[in-house]
Amino acid sequence: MSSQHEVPSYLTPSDIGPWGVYLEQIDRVTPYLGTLARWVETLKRPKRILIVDVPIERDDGSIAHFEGYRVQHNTSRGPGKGGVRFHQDVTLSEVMALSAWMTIKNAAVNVPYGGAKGGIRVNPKTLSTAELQRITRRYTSEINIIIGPNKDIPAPDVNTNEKVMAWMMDTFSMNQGSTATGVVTGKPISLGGSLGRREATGRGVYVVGCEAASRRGIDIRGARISVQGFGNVGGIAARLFAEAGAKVVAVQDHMATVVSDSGLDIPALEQHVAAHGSVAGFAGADQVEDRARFWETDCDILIPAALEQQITEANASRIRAKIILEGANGPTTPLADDILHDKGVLVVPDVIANAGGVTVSYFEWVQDFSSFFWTEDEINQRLTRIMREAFTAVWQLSEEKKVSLRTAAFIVGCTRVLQAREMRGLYP
Ligand SMILES: NC(=O)C1=CN([C@@H]2O[C@H](COP(=O)(O)OP(=O)(O)OC[C@H]3O[C@@H](n4cnc5c(N)ncnc54)[C@H](O)[C@@H]3O)[C@@H](O)[C@H]2O)C=CC1
Ligand SMILES: O=C(O)CCC(=O)C(=O)O
Repeated sequence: MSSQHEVPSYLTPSDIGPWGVYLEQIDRVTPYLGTLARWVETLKRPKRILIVDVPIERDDGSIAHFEGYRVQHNTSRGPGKGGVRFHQDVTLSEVMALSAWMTIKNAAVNVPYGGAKGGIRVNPKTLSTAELQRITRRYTSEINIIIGPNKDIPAPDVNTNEKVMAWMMDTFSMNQGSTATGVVTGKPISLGGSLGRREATGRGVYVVGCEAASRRGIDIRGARISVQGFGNVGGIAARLFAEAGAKVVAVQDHMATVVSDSGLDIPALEQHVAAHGSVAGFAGADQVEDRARFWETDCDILIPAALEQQITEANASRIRAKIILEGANGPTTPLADDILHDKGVLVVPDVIANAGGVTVSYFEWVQDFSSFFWTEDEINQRLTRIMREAFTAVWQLSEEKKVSLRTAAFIVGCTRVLQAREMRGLYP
């Protein structure tokens, strides 16, 4: 990948990683952008990158330093918007790619945001709650200057949650001297959070999954589902599919793979994960030692809902699913995309499949501004409508142009962003 794309001077060629995947996706969509293609370089360069040192005092009195990032990829259509990830493998390339996918996603579902993402290179499982709070607050202070309800609005991502958002909101508010609930979304309900936000990404995956299944003649009742990642996104998606009568036959997380041909008991698995931090050791299933075999599961729908670049040319040909719903951001590499396309597997891309989270984040932000809160039914109905409409528009475009759903979603997203860019102009 690195040889085909210009590597920014602040990335080493070996570190281009997910950013290289994103650049390849932009190259693939460029021929469909017509005259807007003259603006496409805008999408290949993040608008603003902030790298911060995050020092904290550990509980034992020692001082530890961590690397933190906030990347604002594009703000042509509105303030930056996107989650914050705490993970030991976070890199600048990864945060750049995640921020860019937010730009495309927010435009594809037409919420009035640009794209941004943040992260800290830390394994939060090695921190105490007090240390986690200190690192969150210090990181927020360091990026304080570029975030805000009208500038850039963080939200949860891998290993961050309502509690982390509450600390971020409080730190930002302390620094500016007044409470600003709209600076982050995914907050606790009692602090201006929205009903339905916690479940929103998984619910969106479920809604587009039903749309895709009906177009492929698959009945959700009895459909076989496998899920990688049993956190916020994968766990909720699994629960909703199971409630609709599907059989979740395999789940893989960072520690283990559990399978059951008759379908896993999802509420019991959720309880097990809440108690033990992983699906490992779940009594109601068989455990598969060889992790790579997860990709060979006999299933109708596969939901990668963990990290990037999980489906590669090494495993794509072994996938037996008819539909892939990308709950995770960037789970499929471009070469794997080609293999899946040749096999006739329908891939519903991340920028549509997992857009339910940011859609309800948008609802949360609107509710915070008006200090008037909607019912859960209202949220879920609006979410379902937006997800269905976005999926249908992308589906129709893909049929019309004879392109993959990913290319169609990128055509919709890039067109909206570049039209805004062009209308705003470059002067002075
Ligand atoms: N939380 C949200 O609202 C949204 C999240 N996403 C994306 O969904 C994905 C998952 O995010 P969340 O569910 O929020 O994170 P989470 O932290 O709640 O859960 C992550 C899950 O992935 C598993 N995992 C981690 N490393 C793994 C590995 N190497 N192999 C298999 N499983 C692994 C973990 O064990 C855990 O079950 C990420 O790609 C994220 O960017 C996308 C849209 C919104
Ligand atoms: O809710 C949000 O603002 C962003 C969620 C997110 O990080 C994502 O869609 O990848």
